[in-house]
This record gives sequence, C-alpha cells and structure tokens, in this order.
Amino acid sequence: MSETAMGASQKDFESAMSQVKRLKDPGNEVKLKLYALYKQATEGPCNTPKPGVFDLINKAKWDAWNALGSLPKETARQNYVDLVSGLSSSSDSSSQVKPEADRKQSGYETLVVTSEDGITKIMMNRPAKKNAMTMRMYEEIMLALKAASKDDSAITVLTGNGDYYSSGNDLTNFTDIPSGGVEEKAKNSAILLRDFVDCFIDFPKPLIAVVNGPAVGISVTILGLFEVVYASDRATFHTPFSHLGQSPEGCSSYTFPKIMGPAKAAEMLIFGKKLTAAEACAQGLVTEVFPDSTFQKEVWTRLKAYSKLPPNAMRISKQMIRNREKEKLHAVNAEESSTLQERWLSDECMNAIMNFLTRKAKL
Ligand SMILES: CCCCC/C=C/CC(=O)SCCNC(=O)CCNC(=O)[C@H](O)C(C)(C)COP(=O)(O)OP(=O)(O)OC[C@H]1O[C@@H](n2cnc3c(N)ncnc32)[C@H](O)[C@@H]1OP(=O)(O)O
Repeated sequence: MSETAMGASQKDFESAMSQVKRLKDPGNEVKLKLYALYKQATEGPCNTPKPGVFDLINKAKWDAWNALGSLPKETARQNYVDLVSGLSSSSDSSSQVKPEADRKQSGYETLVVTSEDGITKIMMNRPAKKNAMTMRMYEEIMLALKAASKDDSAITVLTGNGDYYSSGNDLTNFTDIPSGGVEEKAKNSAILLRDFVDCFIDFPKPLIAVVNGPAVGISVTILGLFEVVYASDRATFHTPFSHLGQSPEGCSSYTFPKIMGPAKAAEMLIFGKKLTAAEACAQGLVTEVFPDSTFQKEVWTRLKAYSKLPPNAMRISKQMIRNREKEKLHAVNAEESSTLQERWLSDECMNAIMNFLTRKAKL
C-alpha cells in the first residue's frame, strides 16, 4: 500500500510540526485545534483529569482534545498534516510577491531580496559574520525561494553581500540548546536542513549562484543543485566536513561525484581540499570565472539578457532536467540529514565547534 493510502507518515508529521514553528501566529482557535490533533496523534484519546474552571487556558486545551473523542491516532496525524499544509499555503500566498512590488522586499532580517528586470535576487546579508547561515537565515531563504517560485521573475539568483559569499553554517547555531537537550537540537536541525535542501531540489525556475567571494560548507554543497554558478576569481570553495567531525549535506555526496568524478569529490568532501575558482571551474562545479574587478558588471549584463528569454520555456526545460532525478535527490537529502543528526552528537563534532567558539581553530 502506498504511503498516501495509509495516511500521513511519521516523517510528514514531523515535518508539519517543524513547519508550524515557522508560520505566522494562526490565532488561538487554530492553535487549539493543532494542540488537540497533536495530543490525539501522539497519546490517543484524552486521558488527563479535567482542569478546574479557573484554569482557563488548560481547560480550553483539555476541551479541544477531549472533543476529538476516540478519533484514531492515524486520522489525527493526517488531519494535523492537512491543517498545517492549508495554513502554509495561505501564508505562502499572502507573502506572494506582487508584480508591482519590484525592488527591495521588506521583512527579511538576514537577507536583502529584490525583484527587478525579470530577476529575483536573494542576497545573504550578514557581511560582518561572513554571511554565516543562522537558523533564521535558513528559514528566510526558504521563504524567499517559495515567494520567488511564484513571482513573475524568470530567473532567481543567490549571492552574498561583502567580501564572502558565505562561511556556511553559523557555528553558534549549535549553542542554543532547547529544553530537550542536544538530542532535540540535533533532531530539529536535521529536519530544518532537510526542508532547506528540499526547497533547492524542488525550485521550479532556473537558479543561478553569483559567488562573489569565498564559499564554505553548505553554501558550497548546494551549488550542485543550481543550474549555473558564476564565480569571481577571488572565490574559493571549501567543504571541511572531516575537520568539523561532520559529513556532507546539500546532496553533495551524490552531485559532487557526478559533477567532478569520485576522486576529485573525495578530495573535497573527505579531505577538505579547498579549490580556487579556476579549479572549481575545471572540475565542473563552477560554470564560468570572471575577474573580480569586472565580476558584478559582466555577470549582471549576462543575467539580464538571460532573463529576457521566454520564461515558460526556461522553466519547462529546467524541470525536464531536474525531474529525471528528483526522487533520488530527495532520498539522498533524507539520508545525509539523518547521518548529520548523529554526527552532530559526536565528540569529534562537538570538540571542533568548541574549538571555533573558543577561537582555537579557524579554517
Ligand atoms: C540547520 C542546520 C544545518 C547545518 C548544515 C551544516 C552545514 C555544514 C557547514 O556549513 S560546515 C562550515 C562551517 N563553517 C566554518 O567552519 C567556518 C568558520 N569560520 C572561519 O573559519 C573563519 O571565520 C573564516 C575562515 C570563514 C573567516 O576568517 P577571517 O579571519 O577572515 O574572519 P573572522 O574569523 O574574523 O570572521 C568574522 C566574524 O564572522 C564570524 N564567523 C565567520 N564564520 C562564521 C561561522 N561559520 N559561524 C559563526 N561565526 C562565524 C567570526 O566568528 C567573526 O565574528 P566576530 O567578529 O564576532 O569575532
């Protein structure tokens, strides 16, 4: 029997739980419904004593849960997933970019997003921290990609502000430990990572990376999911996973060997060899390298010309190419994310992060 016929899987349920945290406040009534369905899905019918009449909040929660009677756990899980999916699509459409809303889009804390000349540009904007990717930045990039997939631009660009493209995952992400401890942190991070990379796998329009400077970690690995990668000759490409006690992500364990052959991929992903832009171009990870002095001018002239091509034809061609291996990419992403969930709990990884945070180690 297919997963759909059996109802929502545990993975769908966990993904919906993580999506809920990223939604705008849906109001108390919906929050009560979500609470009740969550309790029913995880614990079954209401099994706690009714709170007193003056305990208003807990009584409202208890009433909502109790009202579900003997609804089976599987049905509650499915209803929870459906409810979250409905809420996500309505909040997506409310954040959909209007054609006239060219230029700078407000509301992002870690990005500058602009839409002009048929190009939506998503610029990572933490130059003082070398555009290290915080939890907030991952979430904002997902939101910006979802909006860009629906706006009237023909192509979408990811780039960085300042001297770096990005120094990869912000290593302080691992210092904010929730009440459930490091295990919960690792689990939540793996869900976020999988959702983040899924957005790149599923992005429907041509996606271009404008690599303005050095790129590290996850900002490098996801390049294998872009259609085109333009780099300044100042850029470098570095995936120091073993040094950090970690393992590849962004589907690079699959895309890099395909792009550059297994031996060159191993040098990068296992031994952390840093490539110059010219080397990355010779190995097929970068499409073209430009002198830094003329990089922005040359690249944007090229992209403006591309953005005038018929957008539907470009989108269809992209999807034809991507659809041939979408399923494989999703499976690789799921495996890489769950492997990292374990790695993040290892001594090797924890020591590497501590060394960076106490300034004992830099790349
Ligand atoms: C949901 C979770 C998903 C997780 C996915 C996993 C992904 C794996 C990866 O991405 S692995 C890559 C992780 N990145 C790093 O290890 C890079 C660490 N940074 C450095 O080694 C150096 O900062 C540098 C080589 C990038 C730049 O060195 P430089 O000397 O030029 O500059 P500074 O070190 O002084 O940096 C300026 C300030 O920026 C802060 N910073 C830079 N990178 C990061 C980072 N990745 N995480 C956190 N903070 C970073 C640095 O600490 C300085 O801050 P300060 O001015 O306050 O001291």
